[in-house]
Amino acid sequence: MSHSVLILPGDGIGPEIVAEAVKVLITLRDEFALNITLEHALVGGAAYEASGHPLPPATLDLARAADAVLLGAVGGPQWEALPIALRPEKGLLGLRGELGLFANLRPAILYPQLAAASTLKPEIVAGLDILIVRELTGDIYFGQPRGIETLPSGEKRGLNSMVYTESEIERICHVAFAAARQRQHRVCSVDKANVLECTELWREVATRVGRDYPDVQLNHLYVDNAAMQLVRAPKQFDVIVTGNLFGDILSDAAAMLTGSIGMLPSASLDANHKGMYEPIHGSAPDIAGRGVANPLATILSVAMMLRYSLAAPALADLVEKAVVRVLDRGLRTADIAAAGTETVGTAQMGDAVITALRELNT
Ligand SMILES: NC(=O)c1ccc[n+]([C@@H]2O[C@H](COP(=O)([O-])OP(=O)(O)OC[C@H]3O[C@@H](n4cnc5c(N)ncnc54)[C@H](O)[C@@H]3O)[C@@H](O)[C@H]2O)c1
Ligand SMILES: CC(C)[C@H](C(=O)O)[C@@H](O)C(=O)O
Ligand SMILES: [Mg+2]
Repeated sequence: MSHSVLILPGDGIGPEIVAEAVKVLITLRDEFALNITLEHALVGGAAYEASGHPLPPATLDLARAADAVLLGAVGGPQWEALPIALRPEKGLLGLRGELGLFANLRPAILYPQLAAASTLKPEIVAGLDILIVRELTGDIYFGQPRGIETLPSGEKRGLNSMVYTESEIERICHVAFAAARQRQHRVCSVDKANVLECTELWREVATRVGRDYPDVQLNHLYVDNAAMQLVRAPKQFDVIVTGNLFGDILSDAAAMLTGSIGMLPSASLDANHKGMYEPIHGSAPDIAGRGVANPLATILSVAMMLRYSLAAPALADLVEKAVVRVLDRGLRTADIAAAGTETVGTAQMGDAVITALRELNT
Protein backbone atom coordinates (compact mmCIF):
# COMPACT_ATOMS: atom_id res chain seq x y z
CA MET A 1 0.00 0.00 0.00
CA SER A 2 1.29 3.45 -0.87
CA HIS A 3 1.58 6.01 1.92
CA SER A 4 1.47 9.75 1.35
CA VAL A 5 3.97 11.93 3.15
CA LEU A 6 3.59 15.69 3.33
CA ILE A 7 6.83 17.67 3.59
CA LEU A 8 6.65 21.01 5.42
CA PRO A 9 10.15 22.55 5.53
CA GLY A 10 9.09 25.72 7.35
CA ASP A 11 11.57 28.47 8.25
CA GLY A 12 15.19 29.12 9.19
CA ILE A 13 17.20 25.90 9.13
CA GLY A 14 13.94 23.99 8.44
CA PRO A 15 14.47 23.75 4.66
CA GLU A 16 18.14 22.80 5.11
CA ILE A 17 17.58 19.92 7.52
CA VAL A 18 14.40 18.71 5.81
CA ALA A 19 16.27 18.50 2.48
CA GLU A 20 18.56 15.88 4.04
CA ALA A 21 15.66 13.93 5.53
CA VAL A 22 13.90 13.99 2.15
CA LYS A 23 17.05 12.57 0.55
CA VAL A 24 16.75 9.69 3.00
CA LEU A 25 13.06 9.16 2.14
CA ILE A 26 13.80 9.25 -1.59
CA THR A 27 16.65 6.77 -1.19
CA LEU A 28 14.34 4.44 0.74
CA ARG A 29 11.68 4.85 -1.95
CA ASP A 30 13.99 4.30 -4.92
CA GLU A 31 16.37 1.71 -3.51
CA PHE A 32 14.59 0.02 -0.61
CA ALA A 33 11.07 -0.39 -2.07
CA LEU A 34 9.41 2.00 0.38
CA ASN A 35 6.04 2.71 -1.22
CA ILE A 36 5.49 6.44 -0.62
CA THR A 37 4.44 9.55 -2.46
CA LEU A 38 5.78 12.93 -1.40
CA GLU A 39 3.97 16.27 -1.44
CA HIS A 40 5.36 19.65 -0.40
CA ALA A 41 3.61 22.65 1.17
CA LEU A 42 4.28 25.81 3.12
CA VAL A 43 3.83 26.40 6.83
CA GLY A 44 4.97 29.03 9.34
CA GLY A 45 6.66 32.24 8.31
CA ALA A 46 7.19 30.94 4.77
CA ALA A 47 3.43 30.41 4.42
CA TYR A 48 2.67 33.79 5.96
CA GLU A 49 4.89 35.50 3.40
CA ALA A 50 3.25 33.62 0.53
CA SER A 51 -0.38 33.77 1.61
CA GLY A 52 -0.77 35.93 4.72
CA HIS A 53 -1.40 32.98 7.06
CA PRO A 54 0.98 30.57 8.84
CA LEU A 55 -1.33 27.61 8.20
CA PRO A 56 -3.06 28.13 4.83
CA PRO A 57 -6.18 25.99 4.26
CA ALA A 58 -4.42 24.21 1.38
CA THR A 59 -1.63 23.07 3.72
CA LEU A 60 -4.11 21.90 6.34
CA ASP A 61 -6.08 19.95 3.70
CA LEU A 62 -2.91 18.25 2.47
CA ALA A 63 -1.92 17.45 6.06
CA ARG A 64 -5.34 15.92 6.74
CA ALA A 65 -5.07 13.80 3.62
CA ALA A 66 -1.51 12.61 4.29
CA ASP A 67 -0.57 9.49 6.26
CA ALA A 68 2.36 11.33 7.79
CA VAL A 69 3.81 14.83 7.90
CA LEU A 70 7.49 15.74 8.12
CA LEU A 71 8.05 19.22 9.49
CA GLY A 72 11.33 21.12 9.81
CA ALA A 73 10.82 24.08 12.12
CA VAL A 74 8.94 27.37 12.14
CA GLY A 75 9.58 30.86 13.39
CA GLY A 76 12.12 33.62 13.24
CA PRO A 77 12.82 37.14 14.46
CA GLN A 78 11.28 38.75 11.37
CA TRP A 79 7.82 37.55 12.44
CA GLU A 80 8.06 38.33 16.16
CA ALA A 81 6.09 41.58 15.89
CA LEU A 82 3.06 39.89 14.29
CA PRO A 83 -0.07 39.25 16.36
CA ILE A 84 0.10 35.81 18.02
CA ALA A 85 -2.62 34.46 15.70
CA LEU A 86 -0.44 35.09 12.65
CA ARG A 87 2.88 34.06 14.10
CA PRO A 88 4.65 31.10 12.45
CA GLU A 89 4.34 29.08 15.68
CA LYS A 90 0.57 29.27 15.32
CA GLY A 91 0.92 27.28 12.10
CA LEU A 92 2.55 24.45 13.99
CA LEU A 93 0.06 24.62 16.87
CA GLY A 94 -2.79 24.70 14.36
CA LEU A 95 -1.55 21.47 12.77
CA ARG A 96 -1.21 19.76 16.14
CA GLY A 97 -4.66 20.88 17.26
CA GLU A 98 -6.53 20.34 13.99
CA LEU A 99 -5.01 16.91 13.40
CA GLY A 100 -5.60 15.86 17.01
CA LEU A 101 -1.93 14.97 17.53
CA PHE A 102 -2.18 14.66 21.29
CA ALA A 103 0.70 12.28 21.96
CA ASN A 104 4.16 13.72 21.53
CA LEU A 105 6.93 11.16 21.92
CA ARG A 106 10.36 12.68 22.51
CA PRO A 107 13.06 10.08 23.04
CA ALA A 108 16.35 11.32 24.49
CA ILE A 109 19.11 8.82 23.85
CA LEU A 110 22.78 9.38 24.44
CA TYR A 111 24.74 7.81 21.62
CA PRO A 112 27.96 6.58 23.27
CA GLN A 113 29.95 8.28 20.51
CA LEU A 114 28.63 11.64 21.76
CA ALA A 115 29.30 11.23 25.48
CA ALA A 116 31.91 13.99 25.27
CA ALA A 117 29.44 16.35 23.58
CA SER A 118 27.14 16.39 26.61
CA THR A 119 27.73 19.20 29.05
CA LEU A 120 27.28 16.66 31.84
CA LYS A 121 29.95 14.27 33.08
CA PRO A 122 30.09 11.06 30.99
CA GLU A 123 29.26 8.83 34.00
CA ILE A 124 26.05 10.80 34.62
CA VAL A 125 24.77 10.38 31.04
CA ALA A 126 26.38 7.16 29.75
CA GLY A 127 23.66 4.80 28.56
CA LEU A 128 20.91 7.41 28.90
CA ASP A 129 17.64 6.36 27.27
CA ILE A 130 14.59 8.38 28.31
CA LEU A 131 11.23 8.76 26.62
CA ILE A 132 9.34 11.96 27.31
CA VAL A 133 5.63 11.59 26.57
CA ARG A 134 4.32 15.13 26.26
CA GLU A 135 0.60 15.90 25.97
CA LEU A 136 0.40 18.15 22.93
CA THR A 137 -3.11 19.49 22.32
CA GLY A 138 -4.21 20.77 25.73
CA ASP A 139 -2.89 22.72 28.70
CA ILE A 140 -2.06 26.41 28.72
CA TYR A 141 -1.22 26.21 24.99
CA PHE A 142 -4.86 25.74 24.01
CA GLY A 143 -6.86 26.66 27.14
CA GLN A 144 -9.50 29.38 27.11
CA PRO A 145 -9.82 32.17 28.08
CA ARG A 146 -6.65 33.72 26.78
CA GLY A 147 -5.49 37.06 25.51
CA ILE A 148 -4.35 40.51 26.51
CA GLU A 149 -7.02 42.81 27.86
CA THR A 150 -7.05 46.38 29.08
CA LEU A 151 -8.40 46.82 32.59
CA PRO A 152 -10.64 49.76 33.55
CA SER A 153 -7.55 51.31 35.12
CA GLY A 154 -5.93 51.35 31.69
CA GLU A 155 -3.38 48.74 32.75
CA LYS A 156 -3.03 45.73 30.46
CA ARG A 157 -3.43 42.17 31.69
CA GLY A 158 -2.17 39.02 29.95
CA LEU A 159 -4.08 35.80 30.49
CA ASN A 160 -3.67 32.13 29.59
CA SER A 161 -5.55 29.21 31.10
CA MET A 162 -4.12 25.85 32.09
CA VAL A 163 -6.91 23.39 31.31
CA TYR A 164 -7.08 19.59 31.21
CA THR A 165 -10.07 17.29 31.13
CA GLU A 166 -9.93 13.82 32.66
CA SER A 167 -10.19 12.15 29.26
CA GLU A 168 -7.28 14.16 27.90
CA ILE A 169 -5.11 13.10 30.83
CA GLU A 170 -6.28 9.51 30.62
CA ARG A 171 -5.40 9.01 26.96
CA ILE A 172 -1.88 10.43 27.26
CA CYS A 173 -1.26 8.37 30.40
CA HIS A 174 -2.30 5.21 28.55
CA VAL A 175 0.24 6.07 25.83
CA ALA A 176 2.95 6.47 28.47
CA PHE A 177 2.15 3.27 30.36
CA ALA A 178 1.92 1.26 27.14
CA ALA A 179 5.30 2.66 26.06
CA ALA A 180 6.81 1.76 29.44
CA ARG A 181 5.73 -1.85 28.92
CA GLN A 182 8.02 -1.95 25.88
CA ARG A 183 10.87 -0.44 27.95
CA GLN A 184 11.89 -0.53 31.62
CA HIS A 185 8.34 -0.58 33.07
CA ARG A 186 8.71 2.72 34.88
CA VAL A 187 6.65 5.91 34.48
CA CYS A 188 7.33 9.21 36.20
CA SER A 189 4.37 11.58 36.00
CA VAL A 190 5.41 15.23 36.28
CA ASP A 191 3.05 17.90 37.59
CA LYS A 192 2.77 20.86 39.91
CA ALA A 193 0.03 19.33 42.03
CA ASN A 194 1.19 21.20 45.13
CA VAL A 195 0.05 24.48 43.58
CA LEU A 196 -2.12 24.03 40.47
CA GLU A 197 -5.54 22.36 40.62
CA CYS A 198 -5.29 21.44 36.96
CA THR A 199 -2.30 19.25 37.73
CA GLU A 200 -3.81 18.01 40.96
CA LEU A 201 -6.35 16.41 38.65
CA TRP A 202 -3.47 15.24 36.44
CA ARG A 203 -1.93 13.35 39.39
CA GLU A 204 -5.27 11.83 40.40
CA VAL A 205 -5.96 10.55 36.88
CA ALA A 206 -2.38 9.32 36.33
CA THR A 207 -2.66 7.32 39.56
CA ARG A 208 -6.00 5.86 38.45
CA VAL A 209 -4.71 4.89 34.99
CA GLY A 210 -1.63 3.39 36.63
CA ARG A 211 -3.83 0.80 38.38
CA ASP A 212 -4.51 -0.73 34.93
CA TYR A 213 -0.76 -1.33 34.59
CA PRO A 214 0.29 -3.15 37.80
CA ASP A 215 3.49 -4.28 36.07
CA VAL A 216 4.57 -0.65 35.57
CA GLN A 217 5.99 1.29 38.50
CA LEU A 218 4.54 4.81 38.77
CA ASN A 219 6.01 7.71 40.67
CA HIS A 220 5.19 11.40 40.71
CA LEU A 221 7.47 14.42 40.76
CA TYR A 222 6.79 18.12 40.90
CA VAL A 223 8.13 19.77 37.79
CA ASP A 224 10.74 21.86 39.56
CA ASN A 225 12.20 18.77 41.18
CA ALA A 226 11.94 16.86 37.88
CA ALA A 227 14.00 19.55 36.14
CA MET A 228 16.61 19.26 38.87
CA GLN A 229 16.63 15.45 38.78
CA LEU A 230 17.04 15.49 35.00
CA VAL A 231 20.40 17.18 35.31
CA ARG A 232 21.37 15.55 38.63
CA ALA A 233 20.73 11.89 37.84
CA PRO A 234 18.92 11.55 34.50
CA LYS A 235 19.27 7.77 34.29
CA GLN A 236 16.70 7.34 37.08
CA PHE A 237 14.05 8.02 34.41
CA ASP A 238 12.52 5.60 31.93
CA VAL A 239 9.26 7.20 30.68
CA ILE A 240 8.28 10.71 31.76
CA VAL A 241 4.66 11.71 31.15
CA THR A 242 3.63 15.30 31.50
CA GLY A 243 1.54 18.16 30.16
CA ASN A 244 2.18 20.37 27.18
CA LEU A 245 4.12 23.21 28.82
CA PHE A 246 6.20 21.16 31.26
CA GLY A 247 6.97 18.69 28.46
CA ASP A 248 8.18 21.47 26.20
CA ILE A 249 10.63 22.71 28.80
CA LEU A 250 11.79 19.34 30.13
CA SER A 251 12.44 18.02 26.62
CA ASP A 252 14.83 20.87 25.80
CA ALA A 253 16.64 20.15 29.07
CA ALA A 254 16.79 16.44 28.21
CA ALA A 255 18.18 17.35 24.79
CA MET A 256 21.32 18.76 26.30
CA LEU A 257 21.94 15.52 28.19
CA THR A 258 22.40 13.88 24.81
CA GLY A 259 24.94 16.38 23.54
CA SER A 260 22.82 18.61 21.31
CA ILE A 261 19.28 19.61 20.61
CA GLY A 262 20.21 18.78 17.00
CA MET A 263 19.97 15.06 17.89
CA LEU A 264 16.41 14.82 19.26
CA PRO A 265 13.56 13.60 17.03
CA SER A 266 9.88 13.53 17.86
CA ALA A 267 6.63 11.95 16.82
CA SER A 268 3.25 13.60 17.39
CA LEU A 269 0.52 11.01 17.05
CA ASP A 270 -3.26 10.91 16.96
CA ALA A 271 -5.30 7.96 18.17
CA ASN A 272 -4.87 6.16 14.81
CA HIS A 273 -1.12 6.41 14.34
CA LYS A 274 -1.32 9.25 11.92
CA GLY A 275 1.62 11.38 12.80
CA MET A 276 3.62 14.51 12.35
CA TYR A 277 7.36 14.11 12.74
CA GLU A 278 9.76 16.90 13.57
CA PRO A 279 13.00 17.57 15.36
CA ILE A 280 12.34 19.07 18.78
CA HIS A 281 14.54 22.07 18.05
CA GLY A 282 13.47 25.29 16.39
CA SER A 283 14.41 27.20 13.26
CA ALA A 284 17.80 28.25 14.75
CA PRO A 285 17.88 31.68 13.10
CA ASP A 286 21.41 32.18 14.44
CA ILE A 287 22.81 29.53 12.08
CA ALA A 288 20.19 29.50 9.29
CA GLY A 289 21.36 29.69 5.68
CA ARG A 290 24.90 28.60 6.47
CA GLY A 291 24.60 24.88 5.83
CA VAL A 292 25.92 23.97 9.27
CA ALA A 293 22.82 22.75 11.10
CA ASN A 294 22.70 19.17 12.32
CA PRO A 295 20.15 17.22 10.21
CA LEU A 296 20.25 14.08 12.39
CA ALA A 297 17.24 14.96 14.57
CA THR A 298 15.17 15.33 11.40
CA ILE A 299 16.57 12.13 9.90
CA LEU A 300 15.84 10.30 13.16
CA SER A 301 12.31 11.75 12.96
CA VAL A 302 12.01 9.97 9.61
CA ALA A 303 12.93 6.75 11.43
CA MET A 304 10.07 7.38 13.87
CA MET A 305 7.75 8.04 10.91
CA LEU A 306 8.74 4.72 9.34
CA ARG A 307 8.03 2.94 12.62
CA TYR A 308 4.76 4.60 13.70
CA SER A 309 2.99 5.73 10.53
CA LEU A 310 4.47 3.90 7.54
CA ALA A 311 4.49 0.36 8.97
CA ALA A 312 8.15 -0.06 8.04
CA PRO A 313 9.93 -0.94 11.32
CA ALA A 314 12.82 -2.67 9.56
CA LEU A 315 13.60 0.48 7.60
CA ALA A 316 13.30 2.52 10.79
CA ASP A 317 15.97 0.31 12.36
CA LEU A 318 18.10 0.71 9.25
CA VAL A 319 17.97 4.52 9.37
CA GLU A 320 18.91 4.47 13.05
CA LYS A 321 21.80 2.10 12.32
CA ALA A 322 22.97 4.39 9.52
CA VAL A 323 23.04 7.33 11.94
CA VAL A 324 25.07 5.27 14.41
CA ARG A 325 27.47 4.37 11.61
CA VAL A 326 28.15 8.00 10.64
CA LEU A 327 28.72 8.84 14.29
CA ASP A 328 31.10 5.86 14.55
CA ARG A 329 32.97 7.23 11.58
CA GLY A 330 33.53 10.44 13.52
CA LEU A 331 31.39 12.75 11.38
CA ARG A 332 30.30 15.71 13.47
CA THR A 333 28.34 18.85 12.72
CA ALA A 334 29.51 21.82 14.78
CA ASP A 335 26.94 21.31 17.56
CA ILE A 336 28.25 17.82 18.42
CA ALA A 337 31.94 18.33 17.67
CA ALA A 338 34.56 18.55 20.41
CA ALA A 339 36.30 21.92 20.45
CA GLY A 340 38.97 22.25 17.80
CA THR A 341 37.97 19.10 15.88
CA GLU A 342 36.92 18.86 12.25
CA THR A 343 33.26 19.40 11.41
CA VAL A 344 30.99 18.59 8.47
CA GLY A 345 28.09 20.60 7.07
CA THR A 346 24.39 19.72 6.87
CA ALA A 347 24.51 18.22 3.37
CA GLN A 348 27.69 16.24 4.03
CA MET A 349 26.08 14.70 7.11
CA GLY A 350 22.96 13.81 5.10
CA ASP A 351 25.06 12.29 2.32
CA ALA A 352 27.01 10.24 4.84
CA VAL A 353 23.75 8.79 6.20
CA ILE A 354 22.71 7.81 2.66
CA THR A 355 26.09 6.15 2.05
CA ALA A 356 25.72 4.24 5.32
CA LEU A 357 22.18 3.16 4.35
CA ARG A 358 23.47 1.75 1.07
CA GLU A 359 26.32 -0.07 2.83
CA LEU A 360 23.94 -1.60 5.33
CA ASN A 361 21.82 -2.87 2.44
CA THR A 362 24.63 -4.92 0.91
N1 LIG B 1 9.09 22.92 16.39
C1 LIG B 1 9.41 24.13 15.99
O1 LIG B 1 9.15 24.51 14.87
C2 LIG B 1 10.10 25.04 16.94
C3 LIG B 1 10.67 24.56 18.13
C4 LIG B 1 11.32 25.46 18.97
C5 LIG B 1 11.44 26.80 18.62
N2 LIG B 1 10.87 27.22 17.46
C6 LIG B 1 11.03 28.59 16.97
O2 LIG B 1 12.36 28.72 16.48
C7 LIG B 1 12.81 30.06 16.66
C8 LIG B 1 14.14 30.05 17.39
O3 LIG B 1 13.94 29.56 18.71
P1 LIG B 1 15.12 29.30 19.75
O4 LIG B 1 16.33 30.00 19.29
O5 LIG B 1 14.58 29.53 21.08
O6 LIG B 1 15.37 27.71 19.68
P2 LIG B 1 16.13 26.83 18.58
O7 LIG B 1 15.89 25.42 18.94
O8 LIG B 1 15.79 27.26 17.23
O9 LIG B 1 17.69 27.16 18.82
C9 LIG B 1 18.31 27.04 20.11
C10 LIG B 1 19.82 26.86 19.91
O10 LIG B 1 20.06 25.54 19.42
C11 LIG B 1 20.76 25.58 18.19
N3 LIG B 1 20.21 24.57 17.29
C12 LIG B 1 18.90 24.26 17.12
N4 LIG B 1 18.77 23.29 16.20
C13 LIG B 1 20.01 22.97 15.79
C14 LIG B 1 20.52 22.05 14.84
N5 LIG B 1 19.73 21.22 14.12
N6 LIG B 1 21.86 21.99 14.64
C15 LIG B 1 22.68 22.79 15.35
N7 LIG B 1 22.27 23.69 16.27
C16 LIG B 1 20.93 23.78 16.48
C17 LIG B 1 20.52 26.98 17.62
O11 LIG B 1 21.56 27.37 16.75
C18 LIG B 1 20.41 27.83 18.89
O12 LIG B 1 21.69 28.21 19.32
C19 LIG B 1 11.69 30.78 17.40
O13 LIG B 1 10.94 31.49 16.46
C20 LIG B 1 10.89 29.65 18.02
O14 LIG B 1 9.54 29.97 18.23
C21 LIG B 1 10.22 26.37 16.61
C1 LIG C 1 7.50 26.50 18.47
C2 LIG C 1 6.68 26.08 19.64
C3 LIG C 1 5.23 26.29 19.35
C4 LIG C 1 6.92 24.61 20.03
C5 LIG C 1 6.20 24.30 21.33
O1 LIG C 1 6.23 25.08 22.28
O2 LIG C 1 5.59 23.23 21.41
C6 LIG C 1 8.36 24.17 20.21
O3 LIG C 1 9.01 24.76 21.27
C7 LIG C 1 8.43 22.66 20.33
O4 LIG C 1 9.00 22.18 21.32
O5 LIG C 1 7.94 21.95 19.44
MG1 LIG D 1 10.10 23.40 22.50
